[in-house]
Amino acid sequence: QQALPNVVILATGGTIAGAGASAVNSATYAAAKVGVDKLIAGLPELAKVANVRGEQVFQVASESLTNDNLLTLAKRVSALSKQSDVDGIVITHGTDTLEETAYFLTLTVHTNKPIVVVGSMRPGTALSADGALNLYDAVNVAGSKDAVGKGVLVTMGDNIDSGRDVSKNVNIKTSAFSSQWGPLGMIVEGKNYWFRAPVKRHTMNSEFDIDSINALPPVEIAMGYEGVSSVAIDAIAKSGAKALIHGGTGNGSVADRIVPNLQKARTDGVIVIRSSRVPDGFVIRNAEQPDDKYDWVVAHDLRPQKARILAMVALTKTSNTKELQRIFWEY
Ligand SMILES: NC(=O)CC[C@H](N)C(=O)O
Repeated sequence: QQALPNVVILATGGTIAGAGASAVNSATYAAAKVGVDKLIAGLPELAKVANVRGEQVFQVASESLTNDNLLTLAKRVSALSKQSDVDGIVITHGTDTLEETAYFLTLTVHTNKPIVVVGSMRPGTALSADGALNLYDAVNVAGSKDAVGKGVLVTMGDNIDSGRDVSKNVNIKTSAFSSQWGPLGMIVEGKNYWFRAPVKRHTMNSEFDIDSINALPPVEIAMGYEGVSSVAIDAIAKSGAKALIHGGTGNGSVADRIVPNLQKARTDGVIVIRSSRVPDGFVIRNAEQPDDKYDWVVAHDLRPQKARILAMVALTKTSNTKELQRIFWEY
């Protein structure tokens, strides 16, 4: 229909495409089973709000996605966003790593058009399945003029969150996703209600562009914990990783006995990025550890898995630690 926006759904798998043996299976089921055409056919309400077509990009559970998958998906999103017959793009995705893909697209796809990443916590076969409404919301937001220029968005549980900020904070429950800085808005009965806009650089204002990124460098994560040893850090430093994210305790603190190992990794050429295992809050430069002296970078408010995404993207352009720190403040 001419008056309706054109929205493309790129399907990648996850629980939103899952199926269980019975309606009471809310946790025991197979993810990534239902094809995108069946998902669209099962939700006739979509046709009333957008001209929708689907593409099956992958059919996997999101914990198994690879860097190559990220590149393939982002390049497809970028190509579609340049088509005049596409107004918005929805990506259906498993929820386990949805926050990472959403952030990767935020950093690398140059478009003003709405990109919405969506999943579900229960398969469509379950009682009180949440996928249908989440997908309906995603298509509505992707086709909305008022979502233009707001970057990559996530529609889960009636909220519209920023793809940069949002994380899976609860498992099992449908209230799984939230952002420490709050959602950007809500969507109710197909209408968007906005309350804030992202201030970090994204999409059109990003210095990174997926059209010129063809490989991502290896970046690994080591956790901090009481009793931590240097086993993981030493293995990562020797692995050929270009950067090591330290998911430290508290304010990104580092056990004194492993500081020399991280210093050695840095002298050997590995970028050391100090993040925190604490979900909210942020890491302050030169607090806890003398980052200037050690030539380390701090991850700002990014959790280890989000810091890894930004590090991979940033390292495609620079391995200068001053530049990397600027990038971590700005994105
Ligand atoms: N709720 C989900 O989507 C989780 C299913 C699966 N582990 C995935 O991330 O794809």
